[in-house]
Amino acid sequence: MKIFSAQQIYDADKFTIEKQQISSDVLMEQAATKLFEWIHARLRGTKVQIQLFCGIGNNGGDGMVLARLLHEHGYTIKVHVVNYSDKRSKDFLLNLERLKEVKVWPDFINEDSDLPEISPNDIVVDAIFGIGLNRPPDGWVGNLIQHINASQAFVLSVDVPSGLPMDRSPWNPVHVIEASYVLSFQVPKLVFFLPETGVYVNEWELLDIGLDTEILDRTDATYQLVGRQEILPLYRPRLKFSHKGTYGHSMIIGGSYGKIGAVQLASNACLTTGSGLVTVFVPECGYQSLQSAIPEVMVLTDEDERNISKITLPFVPDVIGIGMGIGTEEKTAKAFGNLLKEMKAPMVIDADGLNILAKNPKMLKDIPKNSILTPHPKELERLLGKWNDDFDKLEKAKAFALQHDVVLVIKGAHTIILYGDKGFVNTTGNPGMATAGSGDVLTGMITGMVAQGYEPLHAAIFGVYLHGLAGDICASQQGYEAVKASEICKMIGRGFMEILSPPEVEDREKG
Ligand SMILES: NC(=O)C1=CN([C@@H]2O[C@H](COP(=O)(O)OP(=O)(O)OC[C@H]3O[C@@H](n4cnc5c(N)ncnc54)[C@H](OP(=O)(O)O)[C@@H]3O)[C@@H](O)[C@H]2O)[C@@H](O)CC1
Ligand SMILES: Nc1ncnc2c1ncn2[C@@H]1O[C@H](COP(=O)(O)OP(=O)(O)O)[C@@H](O)[C@H]1O
Ligand SMILES: [K+]
Repeated sequence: MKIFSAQQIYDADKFTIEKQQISSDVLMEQAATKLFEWIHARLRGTKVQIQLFCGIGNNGGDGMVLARLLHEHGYTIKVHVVNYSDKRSKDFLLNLERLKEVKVWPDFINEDSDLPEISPNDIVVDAIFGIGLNRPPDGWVGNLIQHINASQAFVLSVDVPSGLPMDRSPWNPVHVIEASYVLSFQVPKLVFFLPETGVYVNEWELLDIGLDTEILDRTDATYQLVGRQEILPLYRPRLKFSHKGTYGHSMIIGGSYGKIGAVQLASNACLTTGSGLVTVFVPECGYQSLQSAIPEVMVLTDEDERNISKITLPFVPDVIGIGMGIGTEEKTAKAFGNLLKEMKAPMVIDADGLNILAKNPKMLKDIPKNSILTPHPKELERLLGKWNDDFDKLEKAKAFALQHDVVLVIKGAHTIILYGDKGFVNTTGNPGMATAGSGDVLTGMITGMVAQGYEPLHAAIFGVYLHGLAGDICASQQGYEAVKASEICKMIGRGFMEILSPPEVEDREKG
């Protein structure tokens, strides 16, 4: 699903109004009706007090329409206009009048007003600012936002949490609504998925407000949200008359004394994801444990007992997953540097493989074509240097991926895969996966997908989605805390089956 910028949303808005020959207040009525229906379906007339805080732009206009519809259906409401500017939008004013016509008179909150009392039992509708926020809210508006956040009431944000800008991190982190739930119009917003801004969103849902499908289809979005719908077409079915050679030979290179488990996890994940053959290359000390832990995996060893020092491969694998537990010893870095120079097979580079690259940036030019890098935030920072905020991070990361012609997988709660000038935001996964070795499993999985012939970008997108899904299945069976990397690996097969079977799983794809 496409993620639109604020400008693209305004353009779609304008296009819809022109093509469908409707006036802008009709679109606002449609949007607010969807809000109303959502609330009404859940409250069914419950006698709870709903306090609506409405700005003076179109987000506030949505709030005005919603207030009227709630009032007409007998709900107990209090409407506050947050009067932060004289420049009231046309449709706000129109709907303020329509609200007065049904005899609801909002109170106006100005700089000098007392803050209204909010009970923890109230429902707050946050319609102060929408996607039009373009500068810091005034201090008093920020105070009101803090007051709402402190109320412990359920806060339902209209379109976006107020105070959250769409293209940067907030000016003041406490002057943003901490929404309990966001009902967002038509398309997801990038801020929902970034660590600095996603924290304000909690849960979100999209409402189809009827923006014209023609413009939705033809708008070229930089970022896409990846759900089951996007994954299914990428799937490459196993062929009846195939053999293990059909599905590629993967090489997993990594490990050091005390960190052989990382290779075990990655190679097991690689096999379980469907790689035809898997060979690992580890320091001598890893031989016994690997041979006994995973009988399906072939083991080659370095001449060094504890660290990788010289990588000699007796065959050319289809893909190499490298870096997990490998350490950053000088001899290891040198061996990795030589491998990069000699090897043409695409690589999936993770963990200390990335740390070695960050310390030796000259090696970057030797990364084979079609390779994939999978940094967590700290490894990414070592590669890119510091960034100002999440948006700056994405710009720097995109430039890096373009410059080195790699697929860059930025791991996190919503892993983002960057390639060329496009980004793909993953929707699966859960905090249970913040556990040792889950990244090693991911590297193995992506390696296994490349081995089977998935294009590198597709291998990364599919692998990340499947990894998160396997983690979600684990969490649904035993809770977040007990999720372990090896268990994620066990659920890869179930993950495939959920992707392929009809979607009772669609719920996992919500915020
Ligand atoms: N297609 C859709 O999705 C539809 C969207 N709709 C709704 O419209 C919403 C967007 O509405 P909007 O453009 O009027 O902007 P909104 O966020 O209400 O802000 C109001 C104005 O405030 C100003 N301003 C900015 N920052 C400020 C600050 N810190 N302190 C003070 N003032 C500040 C700035 O104006 P400026 O002063 O810069 O001229 C800005 O324009 C959207 O989120 C959705 O709810 C639906 O109605 C229908 C279809
Ligand atoms: N809070 C979270 N929500 C969803 N996924 C997460 C979360 N925390 C971590 N993950 C996922 O778990 C993996 C952790 O990778 P990494 O940090 O490299 O772990 P390790 O080095 O222990 O293997 C990544 O794929 C990341 O996306
Ligand atoms: K809002």
